[in-house]
Amino acid sequence: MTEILLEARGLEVTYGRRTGLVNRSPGTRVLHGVDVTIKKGETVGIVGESGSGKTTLGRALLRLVPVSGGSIRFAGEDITLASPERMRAVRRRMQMIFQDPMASLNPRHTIRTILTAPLLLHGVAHDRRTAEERAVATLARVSLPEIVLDRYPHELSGGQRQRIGIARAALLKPDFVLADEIVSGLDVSTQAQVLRLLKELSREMGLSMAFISHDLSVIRAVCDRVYVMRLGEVVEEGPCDAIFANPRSDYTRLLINAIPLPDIDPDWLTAAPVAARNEDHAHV
Ligand SMILES: Nc1ncnc2c1ncn2[C@@H]1O[C@H](COP(=O)(O)OP(=O)(O)OP(=O)(O)O)[C@@H](O)[C@H]1O
Repeated sequence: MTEILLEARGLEVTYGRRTGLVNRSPGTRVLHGVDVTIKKGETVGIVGESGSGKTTLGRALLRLVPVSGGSIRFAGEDITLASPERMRAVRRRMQMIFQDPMASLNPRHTIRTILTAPLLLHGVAHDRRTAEERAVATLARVSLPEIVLDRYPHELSGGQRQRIGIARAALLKPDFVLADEIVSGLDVSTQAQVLRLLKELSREMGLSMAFISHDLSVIRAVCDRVYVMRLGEVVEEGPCDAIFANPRSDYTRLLINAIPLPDIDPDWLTAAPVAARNEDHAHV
């Protein structure tokens, strides 16, 4: 049986809760007892309409938003109440790729700093030279040339920026990556390249991933299993193929019918290597 990497039980998140004597507020609960299990090497999709709680769930799994109920276990450790110091160590193994790399990559830093700083910060590399060697190797792995190191985020194309987002997450050799709507700002062919790269990396590194998207064609292209969310609850969960072929809930059926599916052809993702297709270099 494949080992479980990340497990949440009865997860609750309440925004705006204040417990002060003067300024009290019960807040608004937006996650209502969610159970999620992610095995080693598995890519799990989280799908649902806008406001259903996908991002909140993803962030709660990484303890990036305060959890008001339930528990989270990561790599056998209960991290529900882990101290900030402990979480800093755990986070090296849990990385996140954001929707908008323009917002998540510091615009005043070169790609060199963006990629080497986390290696030095987490003590993965002990000196600049080692950090830079590792950054260059990771750049090559995401099919970007070394000259990108001296560029700023705004000097790259959207697809290149998202490759940097992936490189930054992969650098620290994490066990788990949360990818939140990472291709929604890209055109369809760039989306397919980025997804293919992520799929290759997850296979090579034995990564577990949670892949948040409102786009079911993206989920179908990359995920093994899917959780369907509505109003802060999981309404359906199961293997991707089964959910698409035979959705149990009306809500999932509506989501499937509402979204044009053929956008990303799953065969495209298993065709020629990304490097052979990557014409992005022309912009560098
Ligand atoms: N920081 C916050 N403070 C208060 N309420 C919030 C906060 N972040 C999200 N919410 C609310 O929590 C609910 C779930 O939001 P969340 O962003 O998790 O949904 P989502 O499914 O990811 O939506 P989208 O697809 O639009 O990004 C929404 O009702 C939202 O308004």
